[in-house]
Amino acid sequence: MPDPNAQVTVILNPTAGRRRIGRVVRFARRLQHAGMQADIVPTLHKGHATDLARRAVAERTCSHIIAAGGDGTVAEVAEGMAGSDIILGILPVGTANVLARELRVPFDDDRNARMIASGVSTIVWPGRLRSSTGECLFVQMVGIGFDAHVVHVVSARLKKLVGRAAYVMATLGALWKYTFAPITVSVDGVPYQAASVIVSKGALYAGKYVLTPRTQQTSRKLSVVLFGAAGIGSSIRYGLALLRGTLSRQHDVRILTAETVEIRDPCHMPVQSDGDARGHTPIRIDIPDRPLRIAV
Ligand SMILES: Nc1ncnc2c1ncn2[C@@H]1O[C@H](COP(=O)(O)OP(=O)(O)OP(=O)(O)O)[C@@H](O)[C@H]1O
Repeated sequence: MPDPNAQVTVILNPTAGRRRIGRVVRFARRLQHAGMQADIVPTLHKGHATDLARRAVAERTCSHIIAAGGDGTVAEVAEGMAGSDIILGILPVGTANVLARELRVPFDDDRNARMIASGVSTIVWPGRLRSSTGECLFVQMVGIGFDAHVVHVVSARLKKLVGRAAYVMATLGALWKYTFAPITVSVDGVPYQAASVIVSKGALYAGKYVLTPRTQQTSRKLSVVLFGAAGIGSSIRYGLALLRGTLSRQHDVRILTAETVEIRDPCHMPVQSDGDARGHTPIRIDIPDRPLRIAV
């Protein structure tokens, strides 16, 4: 049963996805119909969702904090909620919304509001990334090399206009321009070589595409996907295999399970987490001390 005094803070990234602010307002009304008091607080700049979530946790007035945005917004809200028992809800109004798909958060807002009001939640372990831009949590994945280069160069304007197609266009451009360099990856202390690397908490990538056969969201583990080959031909082959769900069966793709991943060499490789640029290598990835509670 919903608590009649339940307060919900909805942290809205007004720049996420195609800016469907009306949908967020209707969602807040649905939460109210379901018996919860919902306040919408829009972010004003990058990183603001973390400050807003931290403030909502410190005030201890709400039972849930809802991240209304994509994976980047969920990660920023998670950062501000670190160590709290408040439940994190997701309103998937971003571009790819990979974590919401992974956890099967309803994309039907009515069902989502009722599910949040019912108070159900599950434990999810995020990952922690240290890179040249500092330390942050991630909820889905970190990319080093080719896919991070695409995230660094994708046009924000095009993303607003055409959504995920902007990444396809940026990838096609990057195929000709990106210079591959061999990456040395330390996976729980054991060195491996790869042309590109994705470290993932989830099984999905770029929406609904299967990156690894196994999700690690409810465990304190990371999946480490090592792409062995460099160059245009191999990148196209990996892309097609991702679309077909056969990436893990490629002869030169290796998937490991780990608790820590470090990349020191080479320096200055591009890094992304949850679809946002995060500077460059060297990096260290591990699991923080406390999990999140996410409404599902
Ligand atoms: N008010 C704001 N102005 C500019 N940038 C913002 C603002 N609020 C948040 N951001 C930034 O917007 C970026 C993108 O957000 P988010 O990832 O949620 O949306 P998306 O990229 O559309 O979705 P997805 O990650 O699911 O593809 C994040 O890096 C976040 O820091």
